Amino acid sequence: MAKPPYIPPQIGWLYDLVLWTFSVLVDLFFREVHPRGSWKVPRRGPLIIVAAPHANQFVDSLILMRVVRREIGRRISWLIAEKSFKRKFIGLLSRGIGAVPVARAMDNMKPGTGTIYLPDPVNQPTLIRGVGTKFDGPGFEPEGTIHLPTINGNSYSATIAEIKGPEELILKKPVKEKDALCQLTGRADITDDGKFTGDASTVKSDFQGTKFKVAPHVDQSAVYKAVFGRLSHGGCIGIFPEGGSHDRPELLPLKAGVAIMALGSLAENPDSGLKIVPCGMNYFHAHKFRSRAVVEFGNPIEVPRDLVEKYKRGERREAVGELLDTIYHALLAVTVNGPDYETLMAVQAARRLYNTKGKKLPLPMVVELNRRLITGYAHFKDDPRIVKLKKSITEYNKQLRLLGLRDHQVEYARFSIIRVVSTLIYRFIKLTLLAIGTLPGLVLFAPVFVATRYISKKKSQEALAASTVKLQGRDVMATWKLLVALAFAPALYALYIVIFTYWTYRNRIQGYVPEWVPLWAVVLLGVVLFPTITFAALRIGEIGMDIVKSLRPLILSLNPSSANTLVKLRERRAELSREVTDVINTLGPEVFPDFDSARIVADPFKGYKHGDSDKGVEADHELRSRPQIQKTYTTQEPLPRNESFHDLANFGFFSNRPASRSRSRSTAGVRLSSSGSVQPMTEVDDHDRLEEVSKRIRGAMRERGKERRQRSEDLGWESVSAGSITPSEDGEKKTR
Ligand SMILES: CCCCCCCCCCCCCCCC(=O)SCCNC(=O)CCNC(=O)[C@H](O)C(C)(C)COP(=O)(O)OP(=O)(O)OC[C@H]1O[C@@H](n2cnc3c(N)ncnc32)[C@H](O)[C@@H]1OP(=O)(O)O
Ligand SMILES: O=P(O)(O)OC[C@H](O)CO
Repeated sequence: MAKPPYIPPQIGWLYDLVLWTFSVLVDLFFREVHPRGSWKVPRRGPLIIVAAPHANQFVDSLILMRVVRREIGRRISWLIAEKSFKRKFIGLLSRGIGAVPVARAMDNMKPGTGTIYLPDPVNQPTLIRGVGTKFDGPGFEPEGTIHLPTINGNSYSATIAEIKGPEELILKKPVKEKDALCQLTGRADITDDGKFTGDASTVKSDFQGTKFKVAPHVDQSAVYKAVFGRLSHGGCIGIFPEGGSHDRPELLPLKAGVAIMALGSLAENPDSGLKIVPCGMNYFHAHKFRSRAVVEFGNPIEVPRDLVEKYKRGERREAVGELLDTIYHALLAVTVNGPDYETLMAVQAARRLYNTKGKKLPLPMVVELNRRLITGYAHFKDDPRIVKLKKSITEYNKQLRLLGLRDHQVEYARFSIIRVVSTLIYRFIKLTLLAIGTLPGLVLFAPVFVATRYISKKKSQEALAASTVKLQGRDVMATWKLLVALAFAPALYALYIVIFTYWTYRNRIQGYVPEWVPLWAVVLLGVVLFPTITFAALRIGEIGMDIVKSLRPLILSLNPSSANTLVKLRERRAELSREVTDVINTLGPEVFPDFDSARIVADPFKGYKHGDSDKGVEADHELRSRPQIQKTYTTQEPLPRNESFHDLANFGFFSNRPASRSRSRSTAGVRLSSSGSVQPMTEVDDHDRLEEVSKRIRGAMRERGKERRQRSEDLGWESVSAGSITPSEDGEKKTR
């Protein structure tokens, strides 16, 4: 058995050095990383942060390290796959931040000889038979793992309980999953919940069994010991409980480690005050350069004492299972999980269609609205109205895709020909000017772009081939883009500086550089100039790209036949919008008791108007000042201390959870201090204070609105009634 790797201690300054060095990557790669709810994370005491979905291999941990260090002042001890820990560069960084390596069965899988099948799935669902297998040979042992090939995107693993002979073994748990049963019996007459519709006492007559992989048992005791040690010193453990990165639209089943760590630690030290904080990593195109993310923290979970007692009594499976279930549900509350990609897209579209007045939604609100819609969808997915609506939305999405349009661009169909032509001319001029500004930086950086694209694609294919859970391998792309840029860009820019200096040395850049300028100053100039040009190009290019994306629908509107298609599409959109709003208003209150009071977006067909953000806040305030609504407002979560003013609109009516009984009244409201910081209120029914808070919010929002409009104008965004810069479904800014 291979020796487990050394578990490095966490050294504060080294951790900060690594984080500080790599933080710049987060700023460059993402347009925005928005923390939400970090005020909920305890600043002291033993803590486990459970983060999911793990959609961005090493970038996830970097983002979270940064958010947690900045907002809460804590450092995280990550659980990292031993395979990654053994990699040169990542291993070096992991040691630097004191990560704890864990061996994963999935990284040690080897193909087994022969094939396996389940001879009697109903009466002996744990008995596995082999054909030409050597279960008594190397690699097979009790507690080892048997893994079946991935089918329909699903993978199945089972733990071995006992080896009976070269061709017979017993699993710990009965096989119940449909896909696994199909593979192990060759039968297709199996329902989704694993029941055979025909005679289940036999496998298919000519069935040869399925291929499989096997991995030996991993002894994790050193890992648990290290984790307990850090927790007992009040440390913070970070874990991606899905057990690996993936690019699926839904959470993977959680691994038991997080529950074992919490229960084991509390069994040793019941009064340590250990908390588990769920953290949702919500990306808008995780793998794309300049995309956005919302890192959302949920309420801390305290492990009930009776669960710890249960664990201590030896009822470990039950205790672990119960806690895992709680953690899973806590994660669902901070993440957006769709059953599949198509549903996710349909839900995103429904959100846009519901927000027809174009109110600018802050990013966390977009995430919240998506989450609510998915919850609603899961509840009513078999309702004929929802089935019909989903079909219509999917068709509408398809039509958009065929035309190469975004949903918000359908509005162009309203423009008169004069407006289309003048907008086009204006944007072309603007684009030309921006292109001139971007070009030098773009040319300088182009080799890095090409290399990152090529290598990240290649790496994602490799990761996909080695994985049983990845769909396209997109979860490794951002990591590789960053790693390649990290290695390549400095080398390339050093080369530029050498050329620049040599050119000066040879002929003073065709005589443009005066003789009195020393060569060292030229080197220094290069060091500052080239990265600055590139960075400027990046920022200007971002605006330019938004304009480029806006051109297609304008050009389409010039062609009479496409213009007609656009007009029809716009009518279709309006119709769909009405249908979506209708269905949401009818079914919403059934799932969300606070539906009306917690209205995130004013109903466009019901007279609440959110013309601009200021009005929006006033309307929201009006809603809140009604008695029934005030109740919701005062009993919702307190206003997060760490959220910026444009997110103030998201409290009270933004919360998706009904008032918690267990939450103390003292934290049920918020108070704005004179310095503008937000603190929990002690008296929830204090109307005056609420009024004061509302006034301040309105004032702050007005100021921010002005500021934002000014900034938009400075950046050259055109002003559209509801704010020209609005996050689209993918969180990208869009030009209307
Ligand atoms: C540009 C880039 C810049 C980068 C700059 C930053 C660079 C710096 C990098 C830092 C990077 C950090 C971030 C890395 C992120 C990862 O590397 S993610 C991958 C590694 N992490 C993980 O896997 C964590 C999640 N996994 C777990 O928690 C796993 O449980 C463990 C702890 C690894 C153990 O796994 P395992 O040995 O396979 O055991 P497992 O099957 O989970 O079962 C454990 C026990 O629970 C029981 N059990 C299982 N399921 C259940 C259940 N549902 N109910 C009850 N009991 C259960 C089992 O029966 C078993 O019982 P025993 O047989 O032991 O009695
Ligand atoms: O092999 P992956 O893609 O699950 O990545 C594991 C890494 O340690 C980061 O999660």
